[in-house]
Amino acid sequence: MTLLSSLCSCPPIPCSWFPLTSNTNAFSKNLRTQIQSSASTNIFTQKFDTTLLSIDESFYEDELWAAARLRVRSFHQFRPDAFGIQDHMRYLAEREFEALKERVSGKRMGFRRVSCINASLPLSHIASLSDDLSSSCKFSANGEDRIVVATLDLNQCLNLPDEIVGLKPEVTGADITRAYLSNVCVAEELHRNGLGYALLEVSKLVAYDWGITDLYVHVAVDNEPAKKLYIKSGFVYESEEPAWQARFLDRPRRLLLWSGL
Ligand SMILES: CC(=O)SCCNC(=O)CCNC(=O)[C@H](O)C(C)(C)COP(=O)(O)OP(=O)(O)OC[C@H]1O[C@@H](n2cnc3c(N)ncnc32)[C@H](O)[C@@H]1OP(=O)(O)O
Repeated sequence: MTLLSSLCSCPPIPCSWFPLTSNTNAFSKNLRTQIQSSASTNIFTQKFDTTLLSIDESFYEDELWAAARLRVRSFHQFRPDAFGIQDHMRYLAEREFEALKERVSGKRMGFRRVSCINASLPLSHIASLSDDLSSSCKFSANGEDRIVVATLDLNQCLNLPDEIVGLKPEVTGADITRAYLSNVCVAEELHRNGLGYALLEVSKLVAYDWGITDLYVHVAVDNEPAKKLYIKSGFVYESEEPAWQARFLDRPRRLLLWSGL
């Protein structure tokens, strides 16, 4: 309901959601229905199209590229007139793409399963909004040009490298029912339209479907928009990075937020 009220002044965004994962059997039969009904009741007027994809097919690499480019756009600040900026952005996107492909294909040590969850819109919905977004985050699916407008990773693992470790649930056996969200971002042109909320909601459904009981997210102490988004989405404070560690890693200090599923 909060979602509906936050969107009253904005046109509904009819997105599609594409969880990309290493294992096409990673999602239960009910998941598609759950995502569709949660989306249509809470946020969007049109039905979602949810596709459960295998990364083995090179076809989907196009969408991972688009997600990688959206992440570079969202997590780095560039001066458009800086020398060599296009080359630098391409280099960062290539690095993110290779790392993302490795994670979702299940090759990364210590990760039980990783899914890249994207929201996308048809190119025709975005073209008039931003040339840069249209050209940098475009991919083709079933003969249609689409734009990745929001993305994140859902990581089923005990901990993420260089990050504070969640304490729940206590690990008693081989089962990992803990997961972390990472690389959460929404295209700047579409901020404050409820896409962040929707992305977290879909991620919770996928995590629940995997049997995750405890979902975590790390957020920089000075990232007010993201902190508010997580807290309004039901995450609560669990712990924080010591100042010395943040200094050592040369980055803003992180908070660790938890949500039970
Ligand atoms: C684990 C990690 O990855 S942490 C990194 C998080 N990502 C980033 O910092 C990347 C850059 N930022 C973004 O991509 C976006 O700003 C996000 C993902 C944080 C939010 O996405 P949006 O689609 O704009 O969020 P959405 O519209 O769903 O808003 C949800 C709530 O977040 C909060 N919020 C979002 N943006 C802002 C803002 N600029 N200022 C204050 N609060 C904000 C609000 O509380 C909002 O709810 P309300 O509108 O009911 O008050």
